[in-house]
Amino acid sequence: MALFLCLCVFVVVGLTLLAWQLKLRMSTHGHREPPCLPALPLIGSLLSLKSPHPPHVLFKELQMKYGQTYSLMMGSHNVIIVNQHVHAKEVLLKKGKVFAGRPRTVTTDVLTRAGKDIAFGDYSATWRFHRKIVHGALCMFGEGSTSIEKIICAEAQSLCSILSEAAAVGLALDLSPELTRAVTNVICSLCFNSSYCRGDPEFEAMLRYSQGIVDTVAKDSLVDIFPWLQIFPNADLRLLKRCVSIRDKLLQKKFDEHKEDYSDHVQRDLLDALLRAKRSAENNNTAEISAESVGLSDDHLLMTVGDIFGAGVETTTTVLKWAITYLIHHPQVQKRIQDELDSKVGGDRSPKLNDRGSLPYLEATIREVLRIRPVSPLLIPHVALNDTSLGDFTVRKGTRVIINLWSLHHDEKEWKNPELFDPGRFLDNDGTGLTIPSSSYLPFGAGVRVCLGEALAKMELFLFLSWILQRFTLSLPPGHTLPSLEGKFGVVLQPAKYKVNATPRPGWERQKCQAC
Ligand code: HEM
Repeated sequence: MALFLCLCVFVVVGLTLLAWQLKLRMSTHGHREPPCLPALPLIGSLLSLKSPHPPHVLFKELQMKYGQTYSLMMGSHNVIIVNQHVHAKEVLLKKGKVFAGRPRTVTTDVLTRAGKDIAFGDYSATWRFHRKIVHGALCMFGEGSTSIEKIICAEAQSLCSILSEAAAVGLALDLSPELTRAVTNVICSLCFNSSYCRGDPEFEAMLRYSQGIVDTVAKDSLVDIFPWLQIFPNADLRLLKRCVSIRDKLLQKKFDEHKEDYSDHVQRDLLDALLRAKRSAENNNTAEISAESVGLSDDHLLMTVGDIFGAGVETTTTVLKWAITYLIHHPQVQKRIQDELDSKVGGDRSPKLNDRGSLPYLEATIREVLRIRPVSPLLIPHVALNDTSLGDFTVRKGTRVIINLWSLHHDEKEWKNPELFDPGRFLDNDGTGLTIPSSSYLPFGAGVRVCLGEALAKMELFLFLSWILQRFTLSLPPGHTLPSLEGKFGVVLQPAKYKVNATPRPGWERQKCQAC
């Protein structure tokens, strides 16, 4: 009897979902639905997504069969995959506001107190106001202001001292932890006006919980596709909650300290800037929207800082690691950057932000790294907030949209030899000016959801790389094989682990150790 009942429930649920899918496929207003991968009731298209390749590569391959824009079912969610720049720009720019939603999942709810941050917050008046004040606060530290430059240069100096120490004793280093520390310290200084020395217990705790969060979020948990699985014990979700609670305690401590000695006249860091923006909006009765009227709470500010750590550390560190990996593979590119540095900056001073204009080959190399190995190959999923269309296809409200940046950056119609690492493609015909040769290039996304840290990330990439390459030549220790360029897909696309020798360049053999 019980078996019969279960069978009935299964058949009814199955038929309902099939009917629903059929409805989804039917056209409205003369538009058609995107081609869809086969889907079964409950599990959706999971069976068609079994592949030895990571999702961005699989989604690129599936274009051959389904076209550049197609859809699939993730459990009960309809997901459109976009593999070409015209549709990507329609989603991000032309209809940016319609596609500005974000999916809510079990994981993101734990991470962001149910979407009270920027990256996973749904598009709303609160979100718009929130993003505006964070953007304003970040701009105060942005280009033109010397403080962010000073913060990054202090960390670059400290990183170079560590490389010098290692070189002095002939030690090859895995640069990953050192780069993570340097980039984390930039974000700590920016957010809390504090930086940490190697081995500081609070800093080590921060690195541990961040890694815990990255590892669990990367697992692409089944509870996010089937939220009802939460009723079962789930080790990953438990670990995530533990790491988030450690993060939140630390954020709360910093937040309380800032509120205690906050002054309207001194702005030490981003947290002060956010507090000031929120207070002035609260006090400004004439403003059309104020912090109170849009419900911007302390939680929102705390989650913003959480976002800046979450979105700002792993991404920038990973791009630096990819840059170094490609320079090791292409010593002639490394040499050309060093020649440019020698002739434009020299050896008597360190590179500064305003050298960027005179170092086009270094800038072109950074652009090429961001193209060939986009750290966030699927961006963050977008959600259609209303019924709409994409090209000739109908899109229903609630549909998730994944922009496959990997396909855009490796589109053979847009890029000559897309797998070839060639910084020269970003230089003009004289080789002296910068250009973007294709519209199929969106390393930071675009439109209302464009990366909030783009300017900061570009400053960090430029300063860290120019400081290192001015002082050192990076190479593999003798007998080591070249690291793989394939990358491991997770929260970001990670290069392989390997060790490098940082050999001081002539004139830089005796650097003073300034690492703390
Ligand atoms: C090289 C380093 C970085 C790369 C390649 C990168 C790339 C991206 C991409 C592709 C997106 C998704 C856009 C979309 O969904 O349409 C994004 C979003 C975001 N990034 Fe970055 N990012 C980097 C560094 C940073 C830094 C340093 C910060 C912090 C200051 C940051 C903060 C954010 C935030 C808050 C969002 C969410 C924006 C929103 O949903 O409105 N990112 N980033």
